[in-house]
Amino acid sequence: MATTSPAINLYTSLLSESEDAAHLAMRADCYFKLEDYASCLDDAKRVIALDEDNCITSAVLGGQAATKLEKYEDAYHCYKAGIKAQPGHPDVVSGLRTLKNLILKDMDKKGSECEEKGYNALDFCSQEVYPGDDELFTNEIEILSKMYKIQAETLSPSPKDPKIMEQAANAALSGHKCMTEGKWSDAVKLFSVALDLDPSNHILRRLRAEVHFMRDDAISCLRDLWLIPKMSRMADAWKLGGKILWQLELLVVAEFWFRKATQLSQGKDQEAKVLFQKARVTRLYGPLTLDFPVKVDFTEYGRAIFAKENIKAGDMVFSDIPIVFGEVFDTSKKDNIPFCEHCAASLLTPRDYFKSSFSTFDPGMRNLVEKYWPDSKTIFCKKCQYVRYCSEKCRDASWDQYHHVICPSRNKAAKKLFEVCANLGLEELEGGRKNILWSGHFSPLLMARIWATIASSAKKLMKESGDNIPTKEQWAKAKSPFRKFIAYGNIGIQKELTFIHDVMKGVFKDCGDGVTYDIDEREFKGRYFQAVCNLQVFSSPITPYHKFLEALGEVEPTDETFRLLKLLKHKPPSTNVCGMFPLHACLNHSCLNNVEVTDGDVGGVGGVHVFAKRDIKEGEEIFTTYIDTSMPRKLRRAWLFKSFNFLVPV
Ligand SMILES: C[S@@+](CC[C@H](N)C(=O)[O-])C[C@H]1O[C@@H](n2cnc3c(N)ncnc32)[C@H](O)[C@@H]1O
Repeated sequence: MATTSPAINLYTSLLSESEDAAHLAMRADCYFKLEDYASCLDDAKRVIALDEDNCITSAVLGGQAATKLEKYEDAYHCYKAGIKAQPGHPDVVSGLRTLKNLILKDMDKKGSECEEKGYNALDFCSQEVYPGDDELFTNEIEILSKMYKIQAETLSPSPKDPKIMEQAANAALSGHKCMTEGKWSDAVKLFSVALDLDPSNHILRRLRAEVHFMRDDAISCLRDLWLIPKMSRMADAWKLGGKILWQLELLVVAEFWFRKATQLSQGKDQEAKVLFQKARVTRLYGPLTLDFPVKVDFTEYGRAIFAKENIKAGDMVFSDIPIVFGEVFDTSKKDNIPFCEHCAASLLTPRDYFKSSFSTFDPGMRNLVEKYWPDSKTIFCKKCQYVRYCSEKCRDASWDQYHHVICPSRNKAAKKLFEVCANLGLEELEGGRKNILWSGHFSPLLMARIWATIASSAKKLMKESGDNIPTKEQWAKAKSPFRKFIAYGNIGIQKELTFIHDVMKGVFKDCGDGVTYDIDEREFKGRYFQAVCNLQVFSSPITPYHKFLEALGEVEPTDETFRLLKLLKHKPPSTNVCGMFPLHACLNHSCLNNVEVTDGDVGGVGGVHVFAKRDIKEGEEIFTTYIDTSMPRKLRRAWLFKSFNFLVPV
């Protein structure tokens, strides 16, 4: 084995002079023989990116190395590149077969455990009170009182006189008879007579509420339910009241009633639990979908998006911007295009676009570029001089909202985190070998940014209220923007994640101002699975290239502009970013998806546009696809299980 080390050293030194696909391929081969599969895969991916027509050997090696590492998605992509380079190559075919069997075996093992348990979206959605709900609750109670005259009243006690009691009982009996015969109007009259005589009779009041409901008189029904003292209100009364409050769009009070129904039924009333979540998504997502032909609802698969009206093929269904984003880790891309860490704008430079040909430009062309290429002078964080932005505005906003918590100039432990991220999760060892410190497809900085945002807003709330440490309520309020994202995962945290977990623990021990954020295992896993389940790749569609092209269009044409225009024909390389989008994250998966997601400019910042692929009818669920739908069905199913932890019907 040791004989291959000098070879690795030789290729490493050659590669330090120039990135050459043949040298990379040979080094990948050496790594494979040394059983250093991480380094082998890294080199193989770079060969594929550099020379996709002649990458067959590396594609096979990369596929085999990734399979050994159980990085099935990487293995699939390597083999797919192999198929493109040389269709039907026997090693690729056999590699794919092995991969398929492994994934299916994995799913059979883990899936059988999971299927027994079943997927129940309700298990992932709590009924916790949201911070700030007290105030909303009081407002809604006021609306009920002012608009609908619904309020608690002190009712006179039951009459002592047996004659009056008898009259009330007779009226109630007749009322009940009418009720069973469906004579609603007579039933109301008779129950009203009985209640006038015996106002504190809760059973009668419950019956009259039912009849009001049957007569579509929701307000009178709710008024009666309201008058039943809380201690005497049964689970079904709470549920019925909740339904009416939901119709009246008094959603915080509706949630309260559904919560009570759930508690009193000891969690057995599934309908009450689902209704609670429906009320919650209506209030959380209603404001986000006001301008779009869709709404968010709650189904057996959790949140889901439905068409509010008919949508035509090609129409935009909705757009969205990320609440947090980070870099996609793709080690095959040598030159990642820099982006603003705060708004994700592309910071593409003329050198990134024109590559080496830029140095051959004559002075006339160079002048044009210098004059009209937007001033994308990267602005760095004043303190760490490391994190980059497109403007001072973005830099200051980032500092205020999260960066001050993780800036390596203040937070020494964060240095390691930035270092690992700069190397896309790999640690360079002697002789160019690589050690995997993080195997996620996204930068762990994305998770750090979530925690930093939470810590920063908890600190703000703490300072506003003059406390020394944030209260439980303040932490809850600070975390609430991230509650919109499901965190579903039943696969154990792999070994590679423990390293980053330890780094994060160190980073958030000191959030500044004496505040500590304990990144315990639950918190770490929760955010990790939130990212895994919800991330969407996107890139800002308006780049410096587009602005340059536009500016050039305004200039008086000269020889130089024409020559330059010829060089501007190819699309600019995109940034490598993924984000968590509150509305987009509610899209469920179907292999027969009816929408397509594209990069989009949303109000001047990078986001996503979701377009209808075909006509969609009012009431239909909107589905995207999470996977490559060209894969065979059984494999798609296994893939979804492996990557997203859910099983779709066979
Ligand atoms: C981006 S979220 C989609 C919205 C999600 N239903 C929610 O409540 O937040 C992805 C998660 O939704 C669930 N999901 C999506 N499509 C599904 C499907 N076809 N069958 C079962 N679960 C699905 C899985 O739990 C997956 O991890």
